[in-house]
Amino acid sequence: MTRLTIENLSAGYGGFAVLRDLSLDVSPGLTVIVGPNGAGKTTLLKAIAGLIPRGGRLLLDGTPVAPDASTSELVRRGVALVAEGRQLFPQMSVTENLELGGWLVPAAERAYRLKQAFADFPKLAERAAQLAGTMSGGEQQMVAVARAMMCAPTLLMLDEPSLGLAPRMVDELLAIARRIADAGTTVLMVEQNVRKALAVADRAHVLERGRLVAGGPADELARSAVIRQAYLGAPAPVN
Ligand SMILES: Nc1ncnc2c1ncn2[C@@H]1O[C@H](COP(=O)(O)OP(=O)(O)OP(=O)(O)O)[C@@H](O)[C@H]1O
Repeated sequence: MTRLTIENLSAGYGGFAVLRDLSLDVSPGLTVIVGPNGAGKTTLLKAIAGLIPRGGRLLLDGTPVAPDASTSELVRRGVALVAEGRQLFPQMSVTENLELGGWLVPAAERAYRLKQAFADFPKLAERAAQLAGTMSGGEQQMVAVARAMMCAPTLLMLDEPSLGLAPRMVDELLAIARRIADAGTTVLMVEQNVRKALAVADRAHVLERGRLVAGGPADELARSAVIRQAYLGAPAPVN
């Protein structure tokens, strides 16, 4: 039940600052970040995962993460990211892709986790030998999530898991995120599908132009006028 504390985070690309002075407490459970295109949602996840340089402080369960911690150090500390675009190895089987997710753990432990992954994702067990590149978008996203779970993360970050998927697969992927959170891994998810994301999340935050502009229990946000107008297509109230 890991808690991530983000204090005064800044991050960007070269001299271009995307996030400035962002502070956020990510509690156990399922937290979703929503916001318009270009707001900095992906940048936030990348900065936490150590994929781009960052300023400010990150603490996992109160213990600071070194400012220059590499991605593999973060993986060792239990942080995993499923990036947008899945980044599977298309010419490798489902099993091989999953095994690569467990690269940090000894072989015996890896075999155990693979068994566990197939128990958690029965659909993938049926397709263990299939080449990842021949699967549907939703199935590939499932492989990407299962692969991230092979490192037994305590904090799982998902960047737009439902991107480009058919509605039924969106529901399935969001249900998987919910299940993972319920099983004790803290989940931080960026999602464009605001209505469905708010329906499964515990908490939600709105990121606009690099700043958090609203946040709270997901069901409360789903009812708020700001969210309903900006993200859920509700008509603006008549004055
Ligand atoms: N590799 C990069 N180099 C330079 N600028 C970048 C890079 N990646 C993103 N940006 C810029 O950083 C800003 C934030 O982008 P980011 O991808 O974090 O937004 P986002 O909220 O995830 O949006 P989307 O929903 O479109 O993915 C944008 O202005 C984008 O153009």
